[in-house]
Amino acid sequence: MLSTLSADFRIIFERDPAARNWLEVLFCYPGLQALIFHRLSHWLRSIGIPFIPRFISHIARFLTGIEIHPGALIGKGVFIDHGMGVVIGETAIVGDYALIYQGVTLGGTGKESGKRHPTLGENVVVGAGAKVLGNLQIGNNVRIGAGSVVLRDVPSNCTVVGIPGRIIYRSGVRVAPLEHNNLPDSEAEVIRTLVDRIEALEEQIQALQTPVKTPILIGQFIQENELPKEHNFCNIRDKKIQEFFDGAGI
Ligand SMILES: CC(=O)SCCNC(=O)CCNC(=O)[C@H](O)C(C)(C)COP(=O)(O)OP(=O)(O)OC[C@H]1O[C@@H](n2cnc3c(N)ncnc32)[C@H](O)[C@@H]1OP(=O)(O)O
Ligand SMILES: N[C@@H](CO)C(=O)O
Repeated sequence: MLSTLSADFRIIFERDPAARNWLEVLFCYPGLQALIFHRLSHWLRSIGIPFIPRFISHIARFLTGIEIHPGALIGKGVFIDHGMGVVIGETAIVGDYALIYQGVTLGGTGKESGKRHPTLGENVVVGAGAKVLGNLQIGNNVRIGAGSVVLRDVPSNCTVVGIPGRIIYRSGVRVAPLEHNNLPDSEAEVIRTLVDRIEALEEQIQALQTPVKTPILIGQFIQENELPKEHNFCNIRDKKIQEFFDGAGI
């Protein structure tokens, strides 16, 4: 337990530019104080002590504004910054080196029993006021935006924002957020594709009809000009012939 508390203490200097010295961190960081109380209440609960763990958690909430149920599993090096209004439910699991800001709820939806609170992987950041609700799996290195409400599992290395929470970065690559006023119309897409196809086929049919027309016109030309049937057109350099075929669009 001592090594865990030591990690909880040391991480504050890494994570908080406002942390100046050990005296300040020890006496002015409610997140650290709440974790000290929680480590004790969680241990007492694990050895089967009734009531006292809940009471310690209640006192800690009174002193720090942070409510952590004694049943919650909190990894080492977790930093709850500012802390006021943080609520962590009984079956929540928080991985090592999570950073949790004020107003965060790791809660239930009110519809589940048993394991009903989220599981956070390692190195997760949960922004101020964010709510993570339900028996969800939040992967390692996930960042949850301030004010978000997360209701679904989030894979590792993602950033989630909004209500409901949507992934905007996956492994550092931007994923366009869904615009509800601009959703794709798949039926219209299919119809547009079919219309394009019909137009292309009509053009091909048109092109195929042209050679069929040519012998008919040649026959017509022979008749109109009273030429002998065996006439060799390839040798004719007559302007009249050119005009006739131009007029026929050939
Ligand atoms: C006293 C104190 O200081 S307490 C500390 C409080 N601080 C926090 O809680 C920090 C929480 N961090 C955040 O919310 C951050 O914005 C993060 C981690 C979600 C995202 O950070 P970045 O990866 O740098 O994302 P970036 O700033 O590029 O934003 C990407 C997009 O998400 C949007 N976005 C960022 N944060 C949020 C949010 N909380 N809610 C909704 N949209 C958001 C941005 O507007 C931007 O949208 P656009 O590209 O369409 O303009
Ligand atoms: N403690 C953090 C967030 O408020 C900072 O000072 O940046």
